[in-house]
Amino acid sequence: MINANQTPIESRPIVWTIAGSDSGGGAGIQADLASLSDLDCHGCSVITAVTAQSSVAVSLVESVSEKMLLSQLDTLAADLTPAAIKIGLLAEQSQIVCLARWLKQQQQVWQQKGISVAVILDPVMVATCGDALAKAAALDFTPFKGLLALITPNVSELQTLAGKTLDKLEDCISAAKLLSKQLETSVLAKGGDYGPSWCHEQANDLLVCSDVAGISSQHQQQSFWLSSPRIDSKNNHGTGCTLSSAIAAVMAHGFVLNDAVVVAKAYVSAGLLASYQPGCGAGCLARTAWPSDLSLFPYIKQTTAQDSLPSSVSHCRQIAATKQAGFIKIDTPLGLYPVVADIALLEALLKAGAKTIQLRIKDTNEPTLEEQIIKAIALGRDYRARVFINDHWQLAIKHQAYGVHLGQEDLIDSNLSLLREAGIALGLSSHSYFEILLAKQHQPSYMAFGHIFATTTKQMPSLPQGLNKLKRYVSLMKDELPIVAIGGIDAERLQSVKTTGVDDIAMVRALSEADDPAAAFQALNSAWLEDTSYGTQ
Ligand SMILES: Cc1ncc(COP(=O)(O)OP(=O)(O)O)c(N)n1
Ligand SMILES: Cc1nc(C(=O)O)sc1CCOP(=O)(O)O
Ligand SMILES: [Mg+2]
Repeated sequence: MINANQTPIESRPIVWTIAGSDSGGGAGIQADLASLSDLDCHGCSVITAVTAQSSVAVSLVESVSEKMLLSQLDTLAADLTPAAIKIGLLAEQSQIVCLARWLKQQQQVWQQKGISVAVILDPVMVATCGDALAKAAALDFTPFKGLLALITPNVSELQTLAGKTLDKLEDCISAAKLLSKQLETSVLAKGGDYGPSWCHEQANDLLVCSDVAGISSQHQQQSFWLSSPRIDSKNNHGTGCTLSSAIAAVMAHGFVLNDAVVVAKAYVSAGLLASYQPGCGAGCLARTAWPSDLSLFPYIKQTTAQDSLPSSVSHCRQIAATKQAGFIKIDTPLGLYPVVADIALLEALLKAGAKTIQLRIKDTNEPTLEEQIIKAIALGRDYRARVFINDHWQLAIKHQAYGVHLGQEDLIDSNLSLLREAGIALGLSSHSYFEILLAKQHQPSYMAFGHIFATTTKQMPSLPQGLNKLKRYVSLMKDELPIVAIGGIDAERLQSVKTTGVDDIAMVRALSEADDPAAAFQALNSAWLEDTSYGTQ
C-alpha cells in the first residue's frame, strides 16, 4: 500500500549504486537497492566486484574488468540519468582511477545540461566479518578530488586514509578536516562502530561541511557532531552501505546534504532496531521506510573552538527539556498569521479579526522602530491578539510583547534565556530537517517552515521547499509544537497547503498587496478554517 508521503512510482528519482555484489544479501549492491527502493527511488546498479560472501566469511572477491565497468556506466548514462550516485566497494586502485576519470567527463556533460548529480563515496575496505574486500591495504581516493559531495569513512577507514591510528578525539577531528580539504568534499566521519573510547557511549558522527549547496551560510564550512543513542545490535552487516545509499536517496529527492545525512542516520537507527539474523554471523538491517519518528534523529551540536564531544545524548536532551519550561506553549491555533511591515496594516488586520500577527520591520535604522513596536504591543492587548515582534528581541522584552520571531541566523546575536525569563513566546524559522532539529533543541513555542513556494518578499538562500518536503517535515514534527507554513502562500495555494497537515499559515503579500487587506484576510481566514480542526488534520 502507498502511504500519503510516498512518491508515485512514475516520478521516483533515479539513483545509481556503483558497488560490489554481496552474495549474502546484507550489504553491497543488494543492501543499496533495497534501501533505494524503500526510500522511493529507482535504483540502478553498476557492479564493481562480485564477492562470494556470507554473514561469516568472504571466500572470494573478483573485480569486473575495466571494459565491463565502463560499459555499465555508459549504458546507464545513455538512458537513466541519475539524480544522485552512491559509490561503494572499489576493489582495486585501477577501478578508482578508471571511475574517477569517467565521472569527471560525465559530470561536465551533466553540468552542460544543467543537471547536478551528487556523488556520495563510502570508502569500503573490509567486510563486517573482518575479511578484506579491497586488494590494497590503503586505497588512494585522491583521483576523486573535487568530484564528491560527501565521503563517509568509519573510524578504521579514516585511520587507513590518514595513515595513522586515531585514538584521541582531536586526532579524528583533524583527520576528517584534512580529508575534507584533500578531496574538496564534505566528510561524514562515522563513529558508529565500537572503536576508540570517545565513541563508546553513543554513535557520534562528525559532519564536516564543505561548500554544501543550498544550506544556510551560517552552517557552511562548519563541523557538527551528530549523536544518536548506540543501538546494541550485532546485526549490523551493511550499515555503511545502507547509510550511504540512503544519503544518496534523500539527496535525489531534492534535500540538501545536511538533511540527507540526518534522515539517513535515522533510517539506519530504525533499520538496526528492527534488524534480523538470517545466517550464523552478523545479521542485517530491516528496511523501515522514510523515518518520521523524531526520537530516531540525531542530536546536533556544532563543534566549538575546543572541539569538545557532546556529553551523552540523554544529557543533551535533559538540557533541552529544562529550557522548554520557559517558552510559552501555544494551545489555541495561530490560524492565518499575517506578517506585516507597518502599524496601519497591523491595526486593520486586528480589526478584521486576526488573532496572531507579526510586526516585521527589517530596517534597524527606522527612526520610529521602537514607537511602532510599542504601538503594536498595545494594539495586541486591545484586540486580545498575539503580537509577535520580528528580530528586535530586546525591544520586545523591554515592552513586554507576547512573542518574538527569530530566524536561525538571528540566534547568534540573541539571548534566549532572557526571552524565556521574560515569559515571551518564541517562533523560530526552519528551512530544512537539519534546521528543524537545531530549532527543536531550543523548544520554541512554534516553528515556521519556509519558503514553501517562490517568494519575492525576501531573498532566500534555499530553494522553495514545495509541498512534498513540507509533508515530510509535518510528519516529523506534528504533535510536538504548532507548525506554520510560510512563503508564496495565497488563496490559490491555500487548500494544497492544508492537505499537508500543517497547523497554521503565515502570509505577507497575499494580504499587503490585496486591494482590501482586511477583506482579503477575512476571505482567506474563512477558507483556512473550513473543515479544519486544530491538531486533527
Ligand atoms: C512566521 C514567520 N516565519 C518565518 C519568518 C522569517 O524569519 P527570519 O528567518 O528571521 O527572516 P526575517 O523575517 O527576519 O527576514 C518570519 N518572519 N515569520
Ligand atoms: C519573511 C519570510 N520568511 C520566509 C522563510 O522561509 O523563512 S519566507 C518569507 C516571506 C513570505 O512572504 P510571502 O507570503 O509574500 O511570500
Ligand atoms: Mg529574522
